[in-house]
Amino acid sequence: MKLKFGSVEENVVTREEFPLEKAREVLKDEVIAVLGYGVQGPGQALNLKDNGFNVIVGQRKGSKTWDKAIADGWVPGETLFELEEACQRGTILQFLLSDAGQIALWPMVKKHLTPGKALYFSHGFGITYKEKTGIIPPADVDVILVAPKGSGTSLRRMFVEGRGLNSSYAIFQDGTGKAKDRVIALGIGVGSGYLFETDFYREVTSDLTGERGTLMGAIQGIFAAQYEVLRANGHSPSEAFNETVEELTQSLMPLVAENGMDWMYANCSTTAQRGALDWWKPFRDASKPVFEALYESVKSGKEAQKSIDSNSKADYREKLEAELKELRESEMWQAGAVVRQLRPENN
Ligand SMILES: NC(=O)C1=CN([C@@H]2O[C@H](COP(=O)(O)OP(=O)(O)OC[C@H]3O[C@@H](n4cnc5c(N)ncnc54)[C@H](O)[C@@H]3O)[C@@H](O)[C@H]2O)C=CC1
Ligand SMILES: CC(=O)[C@](C)(O)C(=O)O
Ligand SMILES: [Mg+2]
Ligand SMILES: [Mg+2]
Repeated sequence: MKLKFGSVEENVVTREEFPLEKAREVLKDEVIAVLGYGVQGPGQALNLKDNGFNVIVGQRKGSKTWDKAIADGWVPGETLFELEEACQRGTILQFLLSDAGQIALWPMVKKHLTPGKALYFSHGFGITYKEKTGIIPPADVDVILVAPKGSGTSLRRMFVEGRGLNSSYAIFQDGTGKAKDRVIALGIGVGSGYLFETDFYREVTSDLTGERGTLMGAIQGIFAAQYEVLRANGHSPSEAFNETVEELTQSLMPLVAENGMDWMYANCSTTAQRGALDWWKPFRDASKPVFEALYESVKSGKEAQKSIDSNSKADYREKLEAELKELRESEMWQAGAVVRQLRPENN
């Protein structure tokens, strides 16, 4: 249906419009093979299974995530297979290996993309940067995308709570004439809230910007800047952490989520409202050039190249873990660990 977002009209799909029963009908003869069992793999595979679809998982035997898949109820030889066997058996191949991992596996996956099958992504990366990834699908298959706008962990948690994480959807190639029904049915099946339309290029450029920007990169940057200023001016870690992070995640962001920024403001003191209304624009103006540089870096393909280069190395996991450790061991997040322990619900 068409819905207005502000003054702009968009194409969206809701569960009322495309109920689960319809999704099941559309996909009743399909075998959905979820390839990879990292973060999105478990969320999407388990939600699809609980929603009544035929799902199998493809994962490397002997890996830690193979054991995790077994612990989650997937049965070797019945619903859990080596990647190649899953590609053989599946009619819809959900390519949920890491974006860098997809490059190495592509020649094998391609071999099993026989006419009529569908290749499904949760990111526009592999297709948009085909010069870097080599992912060029044959013409007689569907190439579709459902990109949940959040972690696979949240996708699963929200499903279990009876909620839904919003996703975008796109069709890159309609090889069978059934791509539209297939992609919407899968979007509903993985547990999306509502689905909004995009294309592979827009999905990857907005997603790379968002995760580097407000969602993950910028938020840590702004936390660190304020924390450091407070500490440099003699405030304790407890005071600095509460005033920077804990109050935001525990008290104020839930209010923003519920009813918008103005409503959160309205539930704070007039003193706070005066200051926030004065200061949000200087913060916007100071950070906007950084966001513009970030978008340029995404658009030029530089961000994609960096991600491929670093995540294709044999020791990429160890390198990432070392950098996460540095973050975890910073004073701000050490303070955070203590503050979390002290939440009454945690003891
Ligand atoms: N992490 C998330 O919640 C989100 C991820 N996505 C997209 O979903 C897709 C999957 O992402 P994640 O679940 O984060 O992936 P991930 O980084 O957790 O990796 C998934 C699986 O790929 C396997 N893998 C990596 N390299 C491999 C190789 N060379 N050979 C065989 N297996 C290999 C890993 O062992 C793991 O089981 C990506 O396209 C990503 O951009 C989209 C939205 C959110
Ligand atoms: C969770 C999500 O949507 C991200 C941040 O884009 C990702 O994990 O790539
Ligand atoms: Mg994302
Ligand atoms: Mg992403």
